[in-house]
Amino acid sequence: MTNVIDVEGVSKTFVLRRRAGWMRRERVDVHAVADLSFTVRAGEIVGYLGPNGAGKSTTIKMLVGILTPSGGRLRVAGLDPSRQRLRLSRRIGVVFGQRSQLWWDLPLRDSFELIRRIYRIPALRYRNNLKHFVEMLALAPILDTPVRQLSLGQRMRGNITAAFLPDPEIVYLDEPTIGLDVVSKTAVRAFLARTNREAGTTIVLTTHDMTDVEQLCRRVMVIDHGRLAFDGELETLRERLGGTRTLRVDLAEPLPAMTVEGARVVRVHGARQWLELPAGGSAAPLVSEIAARYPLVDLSVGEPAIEDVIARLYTTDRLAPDAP
Ligand SMILES: Nc1ncnc2c1ncn2[C@@H]1O[C@H](COP(=O)(O)OP(=O)(O)OP(=O)(O)O)[C@@H](O)[C@H]1O
Repeated sequence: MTNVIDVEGVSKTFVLRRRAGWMRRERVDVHAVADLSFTVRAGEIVGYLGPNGAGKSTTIKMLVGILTPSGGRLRVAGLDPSRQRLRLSRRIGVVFGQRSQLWWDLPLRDSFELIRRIYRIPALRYRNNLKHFVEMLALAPILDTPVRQLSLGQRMRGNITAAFLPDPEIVYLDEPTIGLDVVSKTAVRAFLARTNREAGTTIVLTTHDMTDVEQLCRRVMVIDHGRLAFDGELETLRERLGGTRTLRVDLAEPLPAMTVEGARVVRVHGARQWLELPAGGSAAPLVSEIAARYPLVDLSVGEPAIEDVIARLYTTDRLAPDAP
């Protein structure tokens, strides 16, 4: 598959002038993004994660063409975003917090109609897309409501529809589920997964919601202090940083703590015992050993929560030495 995003040694430095005493100002360089390199292939969904101020928005703004990099090379859909921003804008969709493509005073339906004209979406395609999106995002009851009267979740669903209506090749979404109720969150995630699968839309998602990440992104990139701290499969991240997994074992009768290789019992309650084992690698040998030596009735393996994994990544630099 071809790369739709190509980022090579890109940096962005903001120069600030700060007052330093009476009549004097000093120059402060903020390295928002430093020597960033990655590629995204057509049809991928990538989670772009990082703590506040890590450089996520700055990266996306450069990919969209709103900001010009201070150094490095950037290609999106074969174009140079800051130089060919207008041409690029026809091929990408953006769902970004404050920026909305919807007209505040118009009903949703009219905003969509205007987008159809601006993007010159062929009538049949527009009708099909709209029908599909209205269904998946449950927009029917609010199509005739002015945007200003919509709730946060309704407006987000409207924004997402607006971004996807022209069938863009790439869509950037910034916190698409923040502040939404459970029903809206589920609808938004299902919509993104399905559109990616069926239309092959490339999706770059920044979010602090780990359920978004777990349900949508096989690949995650983690940025910290403007640098890529991790780029790979979510599972790899979990294995490297996950610490421990828990194995819950139900035996036929209460027994003293089991002794098995590669794990240790951390709790015993009646016939149930909990073992802790390293997150990476297979639990199969351990399970066979238990089954062979103890009256095993049932067991379940608990994976480390991805929240914990990412939190550890932000608070330690354990990945730094062998980050790609
Ligand atoms: N226009 C600007 N002028 C000066 N500094 C800026 C500007 N925009 C961003 N920065 C700084 O660059 C760094 C990266 O900011 P950025 O907004 O990209 O982070 P972020 O990862 O998107 O954070 P958040 O999760 O809070 O949205 C921060 O230190 C921020 O203060």
